[in-house]
Amino acid sequence: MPTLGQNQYGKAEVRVVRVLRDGATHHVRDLNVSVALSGAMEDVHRSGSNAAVLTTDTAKNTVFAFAREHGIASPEAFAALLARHFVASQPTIHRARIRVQEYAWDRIPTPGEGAHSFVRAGRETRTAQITHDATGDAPEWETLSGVTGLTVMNTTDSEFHGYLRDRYTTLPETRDRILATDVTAVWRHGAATPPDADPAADWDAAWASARDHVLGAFARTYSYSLQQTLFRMGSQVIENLPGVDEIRLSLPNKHHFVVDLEPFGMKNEGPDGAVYFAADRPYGLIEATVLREGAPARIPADLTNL
Ligand SMILES: O=c1[nH]c(=O)c2[nH]c(=O)[nH]c2[nH]1
Repeated sequence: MPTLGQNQYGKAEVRVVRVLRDGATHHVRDLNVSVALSGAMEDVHRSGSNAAVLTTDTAKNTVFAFAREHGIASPEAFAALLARHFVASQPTIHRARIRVQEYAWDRIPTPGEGAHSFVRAGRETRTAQITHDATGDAPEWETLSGVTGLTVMNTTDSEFHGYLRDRYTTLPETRDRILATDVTAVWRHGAATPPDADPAADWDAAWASARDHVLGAFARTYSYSLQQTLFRMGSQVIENLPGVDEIRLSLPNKHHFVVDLEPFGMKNEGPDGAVYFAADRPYGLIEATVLREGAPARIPADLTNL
């Protein structure tokens, strides 16, 4: 008889917006929450008995009810609260993985009027994934934070040369190029304590600090490859955030090619700059994990769904 392998179920992409009113000043948290539950689910797959199943509809309702009742202190703390609830409240549920994407809103300045107008801040998305596992087969808590869609560019201080050559190599060496990428990064917090345990822990500040170090390393590294820049970005986070044990970065190399303007009698490039063609595909894809010495590597190689 076939056996049932890894399985999980839940509600994906629950879009919840929490508005907190502080008089005329409003605060918003805009999340996309995905719940994945696992446990004693043999029967529902084999016999059609739903007795062990907390419905995905209930999972969705719980997200909304928790946002109302507990508020959203941070993506990490909110996800931990949900994960703890699903595992603690249902004997058939042994593991909960909560993924959160947060969309940032900036205030539209309206001096002297109410502070309730916002503009979406770019394409950047904050991410978090909390896994609470009561099976004993995995760490009881795992906390990942991250960012996607963080688009950055250096218009100089990037060279690329000295690489392998074979009969198919045509790439010209460059001593000065544009280096641009859309950063996807996921970092793992080493602490065994869940993010909702300490109300004083500032997860927003920790996230902002990691982001700042990623950006600072990108801007300050004189780069001989995107690989070298990636390692500096990861190292800065590991060196400056003592709670972070591991970070994985996925960096598309958004190629910018100097346009050949010779046919028009123009010299493109010089001390006054140049015109580039921004190619959208194909792109180089540079990915690596940077670890604190001795820390285990737990972040999956493929970050696309995190
Ligand atoms: O920073 C780079 N790393 C590479 O591995 C690579 N390969 C390539 O064609 N261009 C680049 N740039």
